[in-house]
Amino acid sequence: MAKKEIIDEITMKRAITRITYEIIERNKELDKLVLIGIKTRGVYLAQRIQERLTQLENIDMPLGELDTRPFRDDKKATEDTTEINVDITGKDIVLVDDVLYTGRTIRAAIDGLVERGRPARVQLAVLVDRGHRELPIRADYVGKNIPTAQDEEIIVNMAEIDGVDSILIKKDEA
Ligand SMILES: O=P(O)(O)OC[C@H]1O[C@H](OP(=O)(O)OP(=O)(O)O)[C@H](O)[C@@H]1O
Ligand SMILES: O=c1cc[nH]c(=O)[nH]1
Repeated sequence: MAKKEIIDEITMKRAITRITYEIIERNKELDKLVLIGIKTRGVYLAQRIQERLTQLENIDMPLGELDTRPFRDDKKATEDTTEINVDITGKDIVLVDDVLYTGRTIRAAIDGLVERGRPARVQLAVLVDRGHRELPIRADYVGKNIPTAQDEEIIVNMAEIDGVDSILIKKDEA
């Protein structure tokens, strides 16, 4: 399997900035918003969106970390490392993840959220939408639409955990 970089650091930064602008434009009550990053890389993305929001709008948006593993239909985990220190009832949630593929992680994330409160609204921001949905789920904010084949893989690297910002596609060599 060959790996090829399809998005570099600068393009990734621009995509995150654009998502942040779109969140500002589409939400009139920014003080009702809570960012919830899906572990692992969704949390770093949410932190970057939070930083841009501070730079652009001078607001400090609450941020939580959601562990979706206990709510997955395939791999059940008993450990739950979720950290949400804000009451989400009545709030507008922006779920943040790196890759949207089948949609099963987001379904689990919604389960994890409603177990903790009753949000007024839930939106979804993803860095990459690679298609192949298995559930009726779509993202409100998409950094990049990257059409893929089923047997390919999208690898998102983030400096905080991977030492570099990049998006790669892993595919069979022809
Ligand atoms: O739409 P889906 O089919 O659910 O796929 C998307 C999820 O897959 C990846 O997580 P993965 O389970 O690979 O774990 P990781 O984040 O620890 O790599 C990615 O971070 C998304 O959360
Ligand atoms: O290609 C994929 C599919 C799911 N999650 C990823 O991170 N990459």
